[in-house]
Amino acid sequence: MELRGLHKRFGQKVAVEDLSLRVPAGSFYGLVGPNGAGKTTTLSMATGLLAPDAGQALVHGVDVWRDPVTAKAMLGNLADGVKLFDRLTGEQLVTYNGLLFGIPHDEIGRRTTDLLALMDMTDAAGTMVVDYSAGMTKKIALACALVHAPRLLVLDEPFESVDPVSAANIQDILTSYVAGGGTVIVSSHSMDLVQRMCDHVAVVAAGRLLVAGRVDDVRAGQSLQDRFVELVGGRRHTEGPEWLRRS
Ligand SMILES: Nc1ncnc2c1ncn2[C@@H]1O[C@H](COP(=O)(O)OP(=O)(O)OP(=O)(O)O)[C@@H](O)[C@H]1O
Repeated sequence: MELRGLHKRFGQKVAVEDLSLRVPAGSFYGLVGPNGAGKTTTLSMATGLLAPDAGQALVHGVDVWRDPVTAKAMLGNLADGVKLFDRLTGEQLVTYNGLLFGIPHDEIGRRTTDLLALMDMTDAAGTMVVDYSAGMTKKIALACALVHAPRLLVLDEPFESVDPVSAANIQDILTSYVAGGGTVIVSSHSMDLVQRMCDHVAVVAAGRLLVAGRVDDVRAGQSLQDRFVELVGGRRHTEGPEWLRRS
């Protein structure tokens, strides 16, 4: 995936400013940044969910905004805060997503069964998504993103609210997906996870790209956590207000 000069403004607020990034095919790419840095806005523009004010997003050379049907066929997207059709059961929702991509019905059935098992969701297959917990909702959305076997996965905070066992299983799935030639872009607040899982990382703050490259080059001998704090600043080393320490 290549992002060229992406720009987005909400009223007076510049959420993303002239952001360019090249994600090599076959890489496991982390996108990190403080709250409000512009990660979700960037990924939404990159995946065809939010129109950029300027710039381009290309998936394997196809412009996401000029040729969305071709680009989206190659793209699996787990977006943050997008409403699902939650009156469907988990099984129906994954099936529906498979149908949207024109996969034959028998094949969708097989893939849905596999994905529900991978997500440890087989027992909840017949439950409506509206009745799922936050973590279960995240996992079924991830299953929907995978059902058409995309070449590129864009995952906004995929591990948020997900239990540790499911998170480890999802990490294994993503690692073998990359080993098989797929590309993953994942936004996360967990530096530890990004350092362990990703081979590349980009750090954004206040809508701008601060640094991008191989994880080992970016962290330059430090932990990614320490390097991140050094890059974005804002660490206060404070004991908090006096009234709170006395309570
Ligand atoms: N629809 C919107 N309308 C107005 N402002 C918005 C909108 N979406 C995002 N913003 C603003 O754009 C900036 C970037 O937000 P964004 O959600 O992309 O950040 P983020 O890096 O994903 O944050 P977090 O880590 O907290 O999820 C923030 O200042 C946010 O308030």
